[in-house]
Parts: sequence; structure tokens; C-alpha cells
Amino acid sequence: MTNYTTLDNAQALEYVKTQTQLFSDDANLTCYEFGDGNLNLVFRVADQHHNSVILKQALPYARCVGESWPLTLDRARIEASVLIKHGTICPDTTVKVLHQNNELAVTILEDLGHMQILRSELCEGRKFDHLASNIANYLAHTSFFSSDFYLDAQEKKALVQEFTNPELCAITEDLFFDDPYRVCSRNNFAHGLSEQVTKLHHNNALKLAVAKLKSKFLSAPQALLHGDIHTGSIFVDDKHAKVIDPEFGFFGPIGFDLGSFIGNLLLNYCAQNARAKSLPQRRDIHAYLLKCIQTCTSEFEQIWLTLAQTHTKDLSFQTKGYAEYFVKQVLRDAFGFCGTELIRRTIGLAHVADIDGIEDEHARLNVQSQALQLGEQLILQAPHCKSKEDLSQLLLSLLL
Ligand SMILES: Nc1ncnc2c1ncn2[C@@H]1O[C@H](COP(=O)(O)OP(=O)(O)O)[C@@H](O)[C@H]1O
Ligand SMILES: CSC[C@H]1O[C@H](OP(=O)(O)O)[C@H](O)[C@@H]1O
Repeated sequence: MTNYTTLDNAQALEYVKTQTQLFSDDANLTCYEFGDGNLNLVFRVADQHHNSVILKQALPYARCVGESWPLTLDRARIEASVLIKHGTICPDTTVKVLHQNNELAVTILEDLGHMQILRSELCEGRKFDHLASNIANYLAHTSFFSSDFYLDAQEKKALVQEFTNPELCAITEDLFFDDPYRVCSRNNFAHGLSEQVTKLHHNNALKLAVAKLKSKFLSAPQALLHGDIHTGSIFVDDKHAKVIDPEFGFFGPIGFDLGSFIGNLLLNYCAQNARAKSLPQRRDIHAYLLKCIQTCTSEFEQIWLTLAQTHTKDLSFQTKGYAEYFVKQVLRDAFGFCGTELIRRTIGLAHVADIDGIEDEHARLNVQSQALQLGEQLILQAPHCKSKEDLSQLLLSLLL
């Protein structure tokens, strides 16, 4: 931690002014901090002409908990490096890195302030036709081109080392796979859910399925993941989607990212039971979210198989049928991981605004209860699905 110091507004401004050439010398800069995430500081630095950049700085602890939860500054290096790697593969879907300083855990990013955070938009019932395709394309390309299908084995192993992210992975291991399934002080749920949560703690079949997912998360370095792709890590406008915040990035199971994304669409789906202003509006947004999940899943599969057919370098993986076998397992994993996201966002430490923002307590409890049941059934049943059609049928049957 040699030269590290936490920046305030004035220091962030000074840093941009003196350490970068992002603005002209006569620029009249202003700066304010406006981060609302769980972990880091986020500053906006702007000049008198409304040109602006984002300076993100990691704190030596988790912002949402405080200094009692120390956290590695190396996450800033990981985040910037994942953005750069994914940005070379999918420049249109990844926020641009303008400057990186690992010692200060500072990254300067293009300002996406002209776009909106997807979670808030979905909460308002807004829909984006391009979303599912954009994200499917991003997830398929970034995972294929960082996988053993494409990379030489030596090159891949060097990357696995570069992107080793043990502290942030430990958070996911705890929050996704351990805490929700036992009594734990980090868990956070209303008294009204206690009976359901106690049943969940005693459901051995569920815990067994979760153990299998955890094992996959721990020991399947299939591709360089975003690691935390939820609807709060995606900016959208009418035409584009841009991904931010991959500080949990590491080489892990490909289905984890797809599952996290789908899981957040489903959290919104459950929340709409209380949020939508009328029955037709609820039906409309439900239909949209389901379509998004189906499109994202099928386009992900289709793009992956096309890339595998045209770009697989590994001789053994070129064998007829292997790519199909591999992707089927990725989709099964995705729906299982999706179930763990639903459960951990409902009773674990970190919730989502889609559900926590529901004012009526009774309505909120019903939504939470639905999210828990949906998560449980996806975890239990996804491993038995043989195709994406089976997974889609499973989801439909659970949402009826
Ligand atoms: N490139 C960006 N452009 C505009 N706003 C951003 C950008 N990156 C982050 N933000 C804002 O800062 C908030 C927190 O950023 P995020 O990367 O999610 O932080 P954390 O790592 O703490 O979760 C986002 O919800 C968004 O409002
Ligand atoms: C103590 S970290 C909790 C939670 O926060 C992260 O989300 P974000 O940084 O995007 O707000 C991640 O999902 C972690 O699981």
C-alpha cells in the first residue's frame, strides 16, 4: 500500500489535472463523488464545456460495511484489466478505460452519464429491444475468446494467473453459496420469511445442488468472466448497452455470468408483481423480461456454436459434437447460478433495489417469497434439463 491515499473531491480533481492529459491546460474543472455501489468511490470530473470523465478509486475496505471489512486494492487492477481485455473483444459493449494507476487503485473511465443504469429503467417498466442481443453477444464473445477453445494452453494459463482474484472470489463464494444456506450474521431478511428460510436451511437436496455449483465456481477456469454482471452494472440507451464494474472478474465457469444476468432479470420479474401499475402493464413487462431471457439464452448458444465452428484452435475441441456438449452444460450451469443469485439477493447481505424499493411490506414479502421459491426450483431442476428448450419450459412452468 506504499503510496496509496484515499482521494477527496479536490484531490481527485488535482489528480486528473496533473496526472493525465484528458483536459486542456486552461480547463476549469469541477469534481464531485457520487458512488452508490457497495465497494468504491466514484467521482465525476467535468470542465466548463460539460466534457467529463469518471474517476473510480478502490477503498482498502468494502464501502457498504466500512473499515471492519478490509478488501484488497488489487481489485482496481483486475477491474481495469478485465475492461481492457473485454473491450478489445467487444468495444461497443464495454466502458472505455482512459487511464489506470494500480498503486492508487485509480481507474479513469469514459463518462456514461448520458445513458441510464438498466436496473432503474427496468424498475420504471422501461424496455430495451436490443438488450438481450447485446448482452448475449458480449457474453458469448468475451467467454469464447478467453476460453481453451481459442487460446493456446500456455497463454491461457498465464492469463488465469494474471486474473487470479482470490479476495473478491471469496466474497462470492461466501455470499452466493454459503451464507444463505445457514444461519449467518451477514444474512439480511425480514422476520416474515423466517419459516421459509429455516426450511431452506434444512433442504439437503438443495444444499447438495448448491455445493455442486460452488465446486464449479471454485474449480472451472473456463473463461475470463465479468464476475458480477447484474442490472446495476449495465448502462443502456435506446441503441446500446455498456458494461461496467468487473472487479469480481476471474477465470471461472462461463454459465456464472449468463446466470447472474438472467437472475437479475428474474428478480425484476418478481418485483413487477408489486411494482407494475396495472395488470396489463405487469403482463407486458413480464412478457418482455421472459423474451429477454429466452433471446439472450438462445443467441448466446447460437453465437458460441458459430464461434466454435469457425474459430476453435484446439484440435480435440474441434471434434464433432464437443462444442454442443460444452454449451449445453454452460446453459444448465447458468440456470443453476441464476437460482443462487435469486436466493442471495433476497436473504443474503446484498439485496437489489427492485425488491427492497417496494414500499408495501406485505407486497415486498410476497415478492421475496416468490424469488426464493423460484431460485430453489431452478437450482434443483436445471441440472436435469437436456436442452435450452427444456430450460425455457422449466422457467415457464415455474412462473405460471
Ligand atoms: N463510467 C461511468 N459513467 C457514469 N457513471 C458511472 C460510471 N461508472 C460508475 N458510474 C456510477 O457510479 C455508480 C457506482 O459504480 P460501480 O462501478 O457500480 O461501483 P461499485 O464498484 O462500488 O459497485 C454506478 O451505479 C453509476 O451511477
Ligand atoms: C460486500 S460486496 C456485496 C456485493 O456487492 C457487489 O456489487 P456491486 O459492487 O456491483 O454493488 C457484489 O455483487 C457483491 O456480492
